[in-house]
Amino acid sequence: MTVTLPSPAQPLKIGTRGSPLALAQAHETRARLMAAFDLPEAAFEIVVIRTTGDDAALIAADRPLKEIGNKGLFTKEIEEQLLSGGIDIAVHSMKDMPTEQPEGLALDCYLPREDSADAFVSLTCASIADLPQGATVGTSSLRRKAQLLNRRPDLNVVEFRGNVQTRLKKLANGVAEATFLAMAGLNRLGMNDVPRRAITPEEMLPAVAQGAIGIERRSADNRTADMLAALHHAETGLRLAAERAFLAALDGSCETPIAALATLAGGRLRLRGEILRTDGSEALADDVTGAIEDGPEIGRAMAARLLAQAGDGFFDWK
Ligand SMILES: NCc1[nH]cc(CCC(=O)O)c1CC(=O)O
Repeated sequence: MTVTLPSPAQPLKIGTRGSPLALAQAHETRARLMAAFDLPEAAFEIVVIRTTGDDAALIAADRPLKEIGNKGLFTKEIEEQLLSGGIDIAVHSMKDMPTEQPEGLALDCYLPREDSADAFVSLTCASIADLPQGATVGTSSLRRKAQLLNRRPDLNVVEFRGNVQTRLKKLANGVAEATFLAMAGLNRLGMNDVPRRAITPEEMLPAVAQGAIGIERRSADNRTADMLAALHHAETGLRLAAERAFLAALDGSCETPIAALATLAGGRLRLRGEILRTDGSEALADDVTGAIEDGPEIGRAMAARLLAQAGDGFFDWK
């Protein structure tokens, strides 16, 4: 090992947002780095960075986030700190990360992926199929809304934001019959008492990269490059490479009704993908299995096939 490891005198600064989930992910990253390099906690400093997205979420709690800003709402200030040296690495939910990297930054270290599934959360119903005719469901995700309306056009989807506690309170108050959260978020926060059921990929495919944590660094910083290389989980990398190539070829983001899931089994990679009209009136899906190292190629080819099938006006989300 030729790198100079961080120490209590010269700690590695880990940047993160301040939400409970973001902090849990930063702590997981620190724990993995401590274990991998046999370092004390004091060799790391967790730096909480407030982003435009956090402010907007407080100020306009009931407006869809997509109306407030576009890509990078939750990452701009963090990436600025990374570039200026205020922090050395940044911990992100890969689901929220654009497919293109800003100049000077690299995002090539992924932790082992948590459960990629969406959770169906309800105090009254066991599943989507179980929801009564015309029931109200709360979600702020365009993807989940489109998928839900595609399966159940009778449902009434309302805007739902806020942390897990806020959403559960809304359910208890009868604002909605059910909502969706990422299983990964619930698991990472240890929220095992939330009434939830993991949605299968057959019911609903998750968002691209859901459940995966990515660690960003300055491209030219060799110390963090070497350290993060030791932490990278190759299998998660292969799966995300396929999903993110699919997303990139569709020119999508976390704010578009696009879903995909890559899995590895028997030495092969299987990619399932779906694109939807925002109102859920049409969904196009594909399912391809190929060589593990061909993930990006499979993702791009799938995107091209679905784009060719989609008629005029399909991409009304743009
Ligand atoms: N867009 C918000 C977001 N980004 C990552 C997660 C959950 C954790 C993950 O998917 O890794 C969530 C919340 C949610 O969808 O419930």
